[in-house]
Amino acid sequence: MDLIETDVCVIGAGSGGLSVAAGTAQMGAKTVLIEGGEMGGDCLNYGCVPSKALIAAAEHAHALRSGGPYGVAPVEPQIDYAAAMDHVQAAIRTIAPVDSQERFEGLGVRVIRDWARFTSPEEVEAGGARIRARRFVIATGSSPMVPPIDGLGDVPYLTNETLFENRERPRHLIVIGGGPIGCEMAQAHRRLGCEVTVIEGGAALGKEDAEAAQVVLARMRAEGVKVFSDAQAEKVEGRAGDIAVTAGGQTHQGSHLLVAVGRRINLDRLNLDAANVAHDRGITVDDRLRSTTNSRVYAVGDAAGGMQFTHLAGYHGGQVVRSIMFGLRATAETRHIPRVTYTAPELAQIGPTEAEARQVHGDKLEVVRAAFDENDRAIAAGETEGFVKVMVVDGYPIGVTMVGAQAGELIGLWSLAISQKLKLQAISGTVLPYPTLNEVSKKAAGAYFSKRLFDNPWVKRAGGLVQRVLP
Ligand SMILES: Cc1cc2nc3c(=O)[nH]c(=O)nc-3n(C[C@H](O)[C@H](O)[C@H](O)COP(=O)(O)OP(=O)(O)OC[C@H]3O[C@@H](n4cnc5c(N)ncnc54)[C@H](O)[C@@H]3O)c2cc1C
Ligand SMILES: NC(=O)c1ccc[n+]([C@@H]2O[C@H](COP(=O)([O-])OP(=O)(O)OC[C@H]3O[C@@H](n4cnc5c(N)ncnc54)[C@H](O)[C@@H]3O)[C@@H](O)[C@H]2O)c1
Repeated sequence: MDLIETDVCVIGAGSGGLSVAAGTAQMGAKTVLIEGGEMGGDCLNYGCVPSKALIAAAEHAHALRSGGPYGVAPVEPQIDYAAAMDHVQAAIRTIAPVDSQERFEGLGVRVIRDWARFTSPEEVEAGGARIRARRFVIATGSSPMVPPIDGLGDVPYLTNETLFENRERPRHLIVIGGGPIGCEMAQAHRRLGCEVTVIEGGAALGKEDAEAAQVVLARMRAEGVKVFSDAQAEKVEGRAGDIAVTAGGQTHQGSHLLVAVGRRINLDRLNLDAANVAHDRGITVDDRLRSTTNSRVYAVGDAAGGMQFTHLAGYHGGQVVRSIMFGLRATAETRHIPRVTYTAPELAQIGPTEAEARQVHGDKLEVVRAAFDENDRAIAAGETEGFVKVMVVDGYPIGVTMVGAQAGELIGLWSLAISQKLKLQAISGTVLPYPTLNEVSKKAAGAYFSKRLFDNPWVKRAGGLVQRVLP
């Protein structure tokens, strides 16, 4: 068996692993990248890209049905589900070269296409070779969790790994799990003409600000998605095309089943005991993403056991590259990491929700807000659902909840403010073009100052005095 000696060995070629490999190789470190499945990982092949492409198809269908208020006669669109999936696959194919083996080999990375397993704290085996590295980066991501629901093993079901290969439009899609995957795919399928039932064991979008989640859920229901909360799926029966799910004392009938109940971190194949790498839900890491038990090992992205987002995996990658290449103490923070659920309306969050911030900051917390129905562009576009709520401590925004049209784009302004530790004044003092949805953020920031300025008798008195002395 060949022995490859290298500076860095990255396991997993998804968002996190690719960021590390591109960084270390281009900065001169000998880098080996091992991928057992598809280059690009979950995001490209089974996650963000296909789900957002399907959502785009669904938006087109929805637009055709909803022109009435604008004087455009609504029509029921003819949906070619297989063609919508062709669009999904075309989006993947278009992006794939950026994540490809060829591109990474062009950057000087040695790519091995196999599943890696540790044989000792400093060696893994893959592709018929032993790879000994100064640093390992575990970037193995996660897979759909299959819950222990009675009968689930005996019926055909979809997960995010198979959904986008399905070319037959579900007559009635039952979705178990009302998290981001469940809600995004439920609404997209409803818009593509399917009946859809979501079965959620707790609260749908339960990790989000409850008030914002309600805005999304109300819209989903108005569009015809049936959402059942506090309905833990207990039993699944049936066969292809005829599925029954029992949850919360009710039985729901459908033609197809999507299981979206969370993720399991991909650690099984790694033989972590041989590497002396402690793990729980993910790899046990310190604030620099370093294994607490084997200092040559880092973990990034989903494998690090925290939040699960592509941009977080990319950020982790950047921090680990700084640490490996320059020995910098690059910690991985979460206070400035945004997340977006791409339902309509979109729900975006950065930092703590109001309830979370209240627990930490108590009376020091001030919450300012503005509504989309006060924003001229939203009114002009007829998209007035939603609000922005900003959690402020000592004049600094520490958290933002935004639900409304394009909230995922609009939250970027707050990502900048929070990551750069800007005061609220930076937003209220920025001149934004009129009319734009972004002005909703400026309005919320302005609310913080307007009550200090305009509701303050001392300011009024001083203003009056100054007027009397000025020429
Ligand atoms: C349906 C869906 C929609 C999503 N939408 C979004 C979104 O809109 N925005 C967002 O930010 N996030 C989204 N996510 C989450 C996002 O996809 C993940 O957080 C991200 O892909 C994590 O990147 P990663 O590099 O940690 O892991 P992954 O992308 O999962 O990559 C890990 C790679 O490691 C490989 N691997 C595993 N074990 C081994 C081994 N032993 N040896 C070699 N290779 C191995 C796997 O084959 C895989 O290719 C979505 C997820 C899903 C499922
Ligand atoms: N837009 C995005 O950024 C985006 C989109 C999709 C997924 N993701 C990532 O992928 C991760 C996984 O998403 P997810 O939606 O699968 O997981 P999730 O953990 O966020 O939600 C799963 C839901 O399933 C419910 N559930 C679990 N078992 C159940 C049962 N037996 N019956 C009924 N309900 C049950 C849970 O209560 C929970 O609400 C997310 O946390 C997120 O990080 C991100």
